[in-house]
Amino acid sequence: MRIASLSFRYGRRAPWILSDAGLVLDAGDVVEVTGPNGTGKSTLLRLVAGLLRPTRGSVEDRPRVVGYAPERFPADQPFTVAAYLRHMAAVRRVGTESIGRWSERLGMDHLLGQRLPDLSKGSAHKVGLAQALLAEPGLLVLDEPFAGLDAATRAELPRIIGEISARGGIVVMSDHQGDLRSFPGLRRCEVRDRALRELDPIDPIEGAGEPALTVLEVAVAASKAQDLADRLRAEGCTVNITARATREVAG
Ligand SMILES: Nc1ncnc2c1ncn2[C@@H]1O[C@H](COP(=O)(O)OP(=O)(O)OP(=O)(O)O)[C@@H](O)[C@H]1O
Repeated sequence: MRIASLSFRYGRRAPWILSDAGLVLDAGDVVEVTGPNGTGKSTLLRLVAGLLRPTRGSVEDRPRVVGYAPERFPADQPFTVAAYLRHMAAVRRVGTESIGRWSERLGMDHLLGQRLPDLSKGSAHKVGLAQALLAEPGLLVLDEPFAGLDAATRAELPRIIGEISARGGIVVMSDHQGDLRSFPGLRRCEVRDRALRELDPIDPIEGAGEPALTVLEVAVAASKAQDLADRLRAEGCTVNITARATREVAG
C-alpha cells in the first residue's frame, strides 16, 4: 500500500493538516503513528482507512478488507452489542460465529446483551475493536486502541496485531501510551508540522522507559512460556526464552 503525495485539509479555507505526505507499507507492517496533540494523527488514520478522501494525492493499493476502530466509539445507537455486531457481520458478509470468537478474545461476552448507550467508555471501546476485527482485515487501522482497556485485553491486543501481521495484514495505529513499543519490527512515523516522517525504530530497552533495568530469571512450564512472554512484552519488557531440559531450578 502506498501513501502518495497526500495533502489534506477539512475545507477550502481550512488550514492544511497534511502536506505532501508519503509512505510505503508492506504486507505484515505494523506502524505506530505518533506526534503532538492535534497535529493530525486521527486525520491520517481516517485517510489511510479510506474514510476521508485526500484533498490531493492518494492512498494506493489499499487492501480490500479494512477494519477501523475510532478513538471514541459512537455508542449513542439504539442497539444491544449483539444486535450491533450481527448487523456489522452482515454488512461485512461474515458469519455470526466471528462475533463469539472476538467477544471471547476481547473479554466482552458479558456485554453482548447490553445496550450500546449503557456501556462504559472502556466497554464501548471494546465493541469498536470487535467490529474492526470481525472480517479478518487486510488493513487494520486503530486510533488509540489501548485507551481504557483492562489489563487482560491490553495483553491480548498485541497478540491479535501479531497474528494479523503474520498473515500479511497491515496494521496502522496511534498509540499514545506506548503499549506496542516493544512489538518486534514496529515501524514508527510522526505527524508534525503537516509532514509525515518515518522515525528510527525504537530500542526495545529504551522503549520500556526505565533508565535502570533489572533482569529477572523466571522458570515456567514450557506450555505457558509463550503466553507469559507475550504478556510481559505487552508490558514493555524485553523477553528471551531459553529452553531447559531439566525441571530443576536452582535457588
Ligand atoms: N471533522 C473535522 N473538521 C474540521 N477540523 C477537524 C476535524 N477533525 C479534526 N479537525 C482538526 O484537525 C486537526 C488535527 O486533528 P486530529 O484529530 O487529526 O489530530 P490528532 O493528532 O489525532 O489529535 P489528538 O492527539 O488530540 O488525538 C485539529 O486542528 C482538529 O481540530
